Amino acid sequence: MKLLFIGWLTVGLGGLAFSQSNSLPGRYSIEDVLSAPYCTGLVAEPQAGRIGWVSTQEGVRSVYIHNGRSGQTTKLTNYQTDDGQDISDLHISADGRWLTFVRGGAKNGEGVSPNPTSNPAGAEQAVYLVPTDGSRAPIRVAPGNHPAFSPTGKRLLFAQGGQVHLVELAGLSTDKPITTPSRLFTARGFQTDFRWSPDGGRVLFSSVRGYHNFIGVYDLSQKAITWIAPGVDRDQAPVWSPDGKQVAFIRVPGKKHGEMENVQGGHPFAIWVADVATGEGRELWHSPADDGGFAQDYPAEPLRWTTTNKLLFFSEHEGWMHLYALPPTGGKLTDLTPGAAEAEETFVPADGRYLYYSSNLNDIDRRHIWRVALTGNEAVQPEPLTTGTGIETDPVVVGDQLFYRSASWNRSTGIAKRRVGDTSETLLFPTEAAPRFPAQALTEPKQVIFKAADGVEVHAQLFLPGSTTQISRPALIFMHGGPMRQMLLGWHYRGSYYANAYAINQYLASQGYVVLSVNYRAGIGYGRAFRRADRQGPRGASEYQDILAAAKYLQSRSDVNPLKIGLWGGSYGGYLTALGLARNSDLFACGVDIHGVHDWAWRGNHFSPGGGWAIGEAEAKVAFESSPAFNLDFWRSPCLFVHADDDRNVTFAETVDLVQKLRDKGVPTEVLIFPDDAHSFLLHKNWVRTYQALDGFFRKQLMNQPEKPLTSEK
Ligand SMILES: CSCC[C@H](NC=O)C(=O)N[C@@H](CO)C(=O)O
Repeated sequence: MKLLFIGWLTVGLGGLAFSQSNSLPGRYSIEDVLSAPYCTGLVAEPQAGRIGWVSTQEGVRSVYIHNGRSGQTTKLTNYQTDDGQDISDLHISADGRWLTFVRGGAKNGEGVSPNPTSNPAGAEQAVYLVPTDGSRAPIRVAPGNHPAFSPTGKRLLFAQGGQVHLVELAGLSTDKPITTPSRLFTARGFQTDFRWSPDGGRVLFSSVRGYHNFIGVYDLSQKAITWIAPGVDRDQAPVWSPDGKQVAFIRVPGKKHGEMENVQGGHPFAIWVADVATGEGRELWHSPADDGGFAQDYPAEPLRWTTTNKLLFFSEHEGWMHLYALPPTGGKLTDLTPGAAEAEETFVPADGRYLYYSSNLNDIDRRHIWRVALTGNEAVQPEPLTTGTGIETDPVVVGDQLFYRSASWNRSTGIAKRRVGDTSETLLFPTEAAPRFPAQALTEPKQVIFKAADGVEVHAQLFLPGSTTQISRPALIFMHGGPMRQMLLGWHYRGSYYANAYAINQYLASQGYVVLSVNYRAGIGYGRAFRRADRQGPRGASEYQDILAAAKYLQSRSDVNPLKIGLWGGSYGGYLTALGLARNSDLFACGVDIHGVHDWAWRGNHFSPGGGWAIGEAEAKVAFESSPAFNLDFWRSPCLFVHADDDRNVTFAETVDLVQKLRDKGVPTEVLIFPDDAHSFLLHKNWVRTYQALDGFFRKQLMNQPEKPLTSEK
């Protein structure tokens, strides 16, 4: 099966504005604005001159590969339906002949993968291999995840049940292109973070063992494991030195009795190097304070050892997420990404001469691509490679071409390229706009900044209806989830969850609402202090001040009817929606709460120890008082609740409990429930159903209009 695209669109600064004949301003549907392909998972194999990505369009997920030398783009899969099976973790072999990917969702604690279509046969997560010439359909290797090609591309490792497995790749022409998978070795604990040695003879891995992690090296010829500087810590993110004689890793203190994960907290961390032959290690650098945690969890590659012999790692010890360079012998630490901004995705070509990274430097509510030189002693001077009103992330370099994920305020995330240093981009994929996508009917969001009652500065994006008549309109406040997220002045880059949310805020503006998307404290993009704001969430809901300030901003606008302000959001945004209706039904006329948290104290006892926010006995009282469940006596405004019952991030019981209690109190509630789908809905049709229900609910509550009939399910 081969589907070749040869062609692209060249655009100037500011991103591409697809021309559309069939969209009049403000007249498009939810399905229309969600109809564009959305690209994720961009990977490169520069040695082979190839890049790969996943395109998801109306729930149909496809894998593509582009040959930078021939200019040919090939579709490698032929999945045809909105099947709810995610595709992730793409890798291309060094010889460019194979691409591997993972299909399906990870197993939960009960060993069950998400099965959003309620397939009676169940669902799985499996590793696939596909030849990059498109000569045959993907080969299912085995159940598992975390695939990793050997340096020659002739072997593939993957994880199954926390153990390391191996397949040998034969020639493409043979009728048996891969061997039967076999377990490479057995070790106690849960093995992860696999890394082949440069010579392909050894495998570096992390062995997760509860209170502690070890770093191990498995030697394929000796069939033996060497443990690296075993201690009482949680060693992680191991990487090889270019010569394969040393490894580096991040050391985080081991767990104490009763210690619980706290996504909003931090912990100290250190950078270690060790000799593989002896397993002896030493500390090169340690953080001044609790600067770790998010710096290891959020970046895709928290630690690197470049071929120019520099260790690169993320840290927030100077108040922002920056990438630092450290000699492997210790010594001077260099901030590679200076400025009041966050560094996010990074790429270092094999020659190790430059760091390419995405950041909101000098444009705090967008993302652009930057680079800095890694060689020589010149002062670090970030060089902007992309600018303007687009959103560019995930840089990879093949030859002299920079490839990246590119979006704008009226274009969903595609794959673009430009010669390094050029000011115009070439949109590689998609090569044409989705027929129903209403690019010309969208509104460019405006940056709005206001202050909360305690003086904290809050950024927001304002979506105004097309009509310029200044009438008293209903308004909606959108709150993202996480909460370690940031909505931007353009299509969101972090998965369908936020790309859809951005699209729906566009749609709601087209329906006549004034829409304000609020980047409340506890989010990212504005420095560590903002993200780790005091008394947030279960410790006092300090971020709620930002939602009140957003309401105050909207009330100050002459085009907003202050009696018709609604709330909506998912997950942490669902929590804040429910909190607003519970505490201030006088301010907020209604809300749509998509899988929100409603009782922090309950979550602390019933969802992973401490609820992910380290909610213990000592926090129980303030956690409950920071929850919507605490203020039910004051809740009056109607609310639509949406939740899928195989939610592994926010327990479905949170909605069951709250809706039952609100019904007991006569509060108007509506529910839309998806059996067997997960937290971030895996089925596109469930997102469409959610937004149709949201549209109808707000139409009824804020515009006194009847709900539109739902479109028939596909
Ligand atoms: C205690 S609230 C949990 C919120 C949830 N976090 C992790 O799963 C969440 O907001 N998840 C998504 C949004 O779906 C996210 O952006 O992390």
